[in-house]
Amino acid sequence: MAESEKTCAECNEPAELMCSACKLVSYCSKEHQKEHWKTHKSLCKPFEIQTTSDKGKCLVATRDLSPNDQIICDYPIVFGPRPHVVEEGPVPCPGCCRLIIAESAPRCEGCDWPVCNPNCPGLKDVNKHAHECYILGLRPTKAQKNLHNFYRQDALLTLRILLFQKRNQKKWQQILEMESHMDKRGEGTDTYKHVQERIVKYIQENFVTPLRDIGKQTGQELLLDDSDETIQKICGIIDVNSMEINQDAELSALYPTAYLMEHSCICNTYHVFDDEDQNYKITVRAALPIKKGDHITTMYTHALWGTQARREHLMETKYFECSCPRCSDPTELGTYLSALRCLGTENEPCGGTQLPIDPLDYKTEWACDKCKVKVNNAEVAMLVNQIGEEVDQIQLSKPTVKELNEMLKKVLTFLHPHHYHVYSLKHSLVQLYGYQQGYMPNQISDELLLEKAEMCRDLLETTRKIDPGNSRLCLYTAVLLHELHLANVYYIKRKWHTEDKEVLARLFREAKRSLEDAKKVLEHETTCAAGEKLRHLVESSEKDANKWINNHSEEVNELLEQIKESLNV
Ligand SMILES: C[S@@+](CC[C@H](N)C(=O)[O-])C[C@H]1O[C@@H](n2cnc3c(N)ncnc32)[C@H](O)[C@@H]1O
Repeated sequence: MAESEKTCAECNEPAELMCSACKLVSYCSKEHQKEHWKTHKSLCKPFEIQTTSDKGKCLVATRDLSPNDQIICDYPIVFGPRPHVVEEGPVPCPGCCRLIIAESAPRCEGCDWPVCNPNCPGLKDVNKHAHECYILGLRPTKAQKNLHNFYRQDALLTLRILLFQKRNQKKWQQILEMESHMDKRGEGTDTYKHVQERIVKYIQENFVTPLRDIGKQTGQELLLDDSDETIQKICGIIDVNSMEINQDAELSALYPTAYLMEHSCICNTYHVFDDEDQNYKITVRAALPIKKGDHITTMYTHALWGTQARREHLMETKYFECSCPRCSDPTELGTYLSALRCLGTENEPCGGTQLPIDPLDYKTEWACDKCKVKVNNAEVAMLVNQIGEEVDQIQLSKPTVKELNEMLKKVLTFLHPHHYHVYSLKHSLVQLYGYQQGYMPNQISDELLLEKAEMCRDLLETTRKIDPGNSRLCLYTAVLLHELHLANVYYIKRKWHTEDKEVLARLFREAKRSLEDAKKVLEHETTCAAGEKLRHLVESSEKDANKWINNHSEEVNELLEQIKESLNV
């Protein structure tokens, strides 16, 4: 339809505004758009729910979508402290989920649970602690010792959901409709036993029993169904469907539509959560172009793990076998993130690369692309896990450049230079060159500066292949872009009068583009503290670079002008 032909969906007058979500309906004014929303709301969605035999319910695009188009905007049905077991260290406040030290924290005036502050607004909020406070306060004893065991914050979300039975039938039904996978985590499984010990017994003994007694006395039942099976099912639903929100608090939330997004290790959406003031609204947008009929996907696991680790994690936590394009490809989309070096025969490396013959088969053999050597999957898994433990250990120990380089040398005997454990070490290394004593900008050698830049380029290439829409690895990517910028800038400043002009100009352009790209990538990461910190660093580097350019503006322009032709710009 031509621009001039568009008419307002509310009054049929000529219209210039358009619904930004579906881009299908026009309006003459904001007021009429608002009026029409009551009708348009249910039609505006760019997807429909379909059911497939292998994935269950999923979302399928009903029209073509471009990157950044909005797909879902959802408020949580329920949210609460992340239900993971905390045996020591900080725990979440039941009012706001911010982490506190239970032993020294003040207590809630209603239930005596450790809180951030007795005046925390969440304690009086019916969507947060207010409703459960009465039930948590039913225990006659209060604890001064063993607080982690007495006040189990990992049971709070389950309790919050149980209490919807009488409070909010619609929410209760919405939650019960979600997949719990009780067929795979039922009686007899380790998960069932763990949940029974940790959550079910705890809730039954401390809160359900006193509630039943009160119900008998008053004739008012708060819980219509308080069976072990129902509590187990709720725990399953939380594990399978909840989304993690990591702001200054650690929460889990169930969303009415977003939970329907299926998993893909190369997903086509990204999402952001609003903060506490906006009740943790989620907005899901297209990260890549999505065609009508494409499934709308997100990522349930860690994008930087190799196929075997991702698939095991998905099986353990979400109970399905992923067979996405990345999992199905032995090279993982040409990244070689799981590849090993072939050790050849009699420890004489042949220079080849070992890849799984069928990455979707847990018993696959690994074959070399150069010699005849084959290795079985169990051996590979053992080696990779052992290296993974050593890499994790060194990462946690605030390593020096020397220690990281030694580890890198060691693991490169067994792993392909693009293996994900190598990625992890190199990603840390590029953040130490230029920062650690002995490697400060005025100390680091020319060779190491060039090496740092090369490592950044190499890691960026891998990251782009597995996260082309910057859905999951924005922070990793932004760090690499920023470090590439810095490496180039240090080199340019140092070599301004001696290096070949064309080399300088190329580095200059790359440095500029890296910073612009870093800013763009960080637009996807709006609510986490690490993203905010990185944004400040990028802005500060931009100011420094501009200051230097202003002081050398004539020479810089002359340099860029001089080699314009050879750069084809
Ligand atoms: C958060 S729920 C998604 C909604 C779910 N499909 C339903 O019917 O309610 C996650 C579950 O969906 C299924 N699922 C999601 N992505 C899948 C995939 N790529 N392959 C197979 N099953 C998948 C698994 O059963 C998984 O435990």
